[in-house]
Amino acid sequence: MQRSHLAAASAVALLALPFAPVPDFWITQLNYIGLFSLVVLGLVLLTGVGGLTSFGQAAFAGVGAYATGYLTTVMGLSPWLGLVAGLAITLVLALAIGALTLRMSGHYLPLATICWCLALYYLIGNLEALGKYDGLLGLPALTVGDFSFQSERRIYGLIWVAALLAAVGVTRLLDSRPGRIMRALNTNRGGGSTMPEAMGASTFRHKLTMFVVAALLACVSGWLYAHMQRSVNPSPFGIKFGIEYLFMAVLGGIGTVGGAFTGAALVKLAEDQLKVVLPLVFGGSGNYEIIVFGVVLVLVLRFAPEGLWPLISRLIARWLPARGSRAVDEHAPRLSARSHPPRGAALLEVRQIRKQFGGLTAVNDISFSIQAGDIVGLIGPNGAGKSTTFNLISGVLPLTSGEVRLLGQRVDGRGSREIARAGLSRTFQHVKLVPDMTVLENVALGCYLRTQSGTAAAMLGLDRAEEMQARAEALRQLRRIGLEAQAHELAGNLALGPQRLVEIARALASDPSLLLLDEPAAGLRHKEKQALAEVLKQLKAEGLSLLLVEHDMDFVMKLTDRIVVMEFGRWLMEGTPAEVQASPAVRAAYLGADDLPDERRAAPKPAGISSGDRSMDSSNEGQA
Ligand SMILES: Nc1ncnc2c1ncn2[C@@H]1O[C@H](COP(=O)(O)OP(=O)(O)OP(=O)(O)O)[C@@H](O)[C@H]1O
Repeated sequence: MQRSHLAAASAVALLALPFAPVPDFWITQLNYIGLFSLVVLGLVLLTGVGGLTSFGQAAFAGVGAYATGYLTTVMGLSPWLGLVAGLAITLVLALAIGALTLRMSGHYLPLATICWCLALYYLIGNLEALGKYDGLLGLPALTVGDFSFQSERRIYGLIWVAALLAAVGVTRLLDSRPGRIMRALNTNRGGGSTMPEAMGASTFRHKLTMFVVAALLACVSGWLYAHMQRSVNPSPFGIKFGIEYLFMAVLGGIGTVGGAFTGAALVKLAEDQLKVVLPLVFGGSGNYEIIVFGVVLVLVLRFAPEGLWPLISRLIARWLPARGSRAVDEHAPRLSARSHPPRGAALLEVRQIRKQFGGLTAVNDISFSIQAGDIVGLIGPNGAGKSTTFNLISGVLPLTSGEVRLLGQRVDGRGSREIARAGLSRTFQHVKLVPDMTVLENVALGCYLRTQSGTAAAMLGLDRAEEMQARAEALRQLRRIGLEAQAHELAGNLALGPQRLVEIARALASDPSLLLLDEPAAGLRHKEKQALAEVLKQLKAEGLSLLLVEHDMDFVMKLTDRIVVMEFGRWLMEGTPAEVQASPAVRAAYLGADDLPDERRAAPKPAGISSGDRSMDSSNEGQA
């Protein structure tokens, strides 16, 4: 038996429960747990995966409940129309609120979610048409044909089908094209927007999608709640519940689907017990359970910050094997490839590019070009402006002036997403892999622009054929760089050398016309550098065009056809490795020289560069 079988058996047992002679109280409790889980699943996606903290999910549940409440009691319409209306209003609201708040960072977003949760609560509590704080009474039971879900045992099936379908949908989403981007966004786990944008994905769009999906799940929960209670009032949709949902997610395991159910169950069951026990202990009535929850939350954050589900999951893993890594069908049809320019054709033209940071000119009218099939190195001492030039070409920074053309097309002024679309792919000086994704999944991220499936297709499982193609492509690229054997390992478990190779495979998966490598040898040990050099030599032999920013001279000298040297933001020279090596100006730039002008001699020698480690003399190979 595997874990997936256990999950399926648990789901069947759960759905069969109302047919067993269990007490009604159990059913009531499980109904609430199912309803809470629906909301918390949204938080798993939004907060756990995407790193976007929201205290406002209860308000979206309120929209679902009040939309159906108003349409069914005041207008006499069907509850199913109430669901459609609720989803439509939630969609519009989530798009509007998300567009306004999701560009905020740090503590501003959680504060904004508190604000709109409070605003919505007081709005529904003050509207005459919605019954003010008394709410609306007499909602009809849900019906399908002649079958009515009027009893708690009956609506139980509906609630749990919705919760389990949502769990399947979110699980599928996380294992898909948009899901990989969403998992790469979480700044709390070292992610961010730079890498996904460089892969061609709109990070804002993915954040908005997570926000909308989470809001729609909360809306469905509110709709079911309203027809279970047959009445609605504002109290379950206020900020207290917004905080409680977040508490459930954190307690259960905020980044995991299992955590949503664990957290919802624990909080609901504990709350009921504490409501009975605590007044006996403290005497008199009161909301003492809130105090206990506060203490428990602090303890969980201190001693099990990932929540309880990962602990439970590890226990289960002891006696049940984990799900095997999904097989990769290598015979899946290949993803579409772009047509690359013939060897020698103009590929990249950099004309007089300049970047000023206030009074500092970091890049001062630099020009150079790359033809298809060229391997060009960009070198210079620390602070010469190499990384800034790299960022100007790849669209991470806007130019102050100048022009960049890729395949004849002007790309300056465009963001890195559009430049990636035009055929440029890159790696990062500080490796940007998603550590809790497998090596294969990380490389599949690079296929983003070559695939199309969106969120709905992923949640419905309609993207599987394309996923197979993306995975097969990722495996091919891993084989190309010699890391096929590590395909199913977690990327975070690899050493720096293989991680840099995985970044190259990810960039190759986008089928680029030009590959930009940002200090690929930085921090690598001798053997890792050799392995990297072998891979780059092979790519060079395959005719790939490369621009390499690198400190390690030996590495650059042996790989490149031409080298552009920068110093103090200016173009110093361009030539073959031999010409650069022989140039006194370059030697002076790196090592200092007796005949340097006074102001240059006065400048501190760039850190880490000495004749012993970053020498221009290639006989020092392996010392760097
Ligand atoms: N965002 C920024 N704001 C202000 N100054 C910056 C910024 N980025 C870079 N600089 C400055 O621009 C100059 C060039 O920096 P850059 O990082 O491009 O050099 P580099 O050649 O890549 O150096 P290194 O080899 O140390 O990475 C430096 O003086 C740096 O301090």
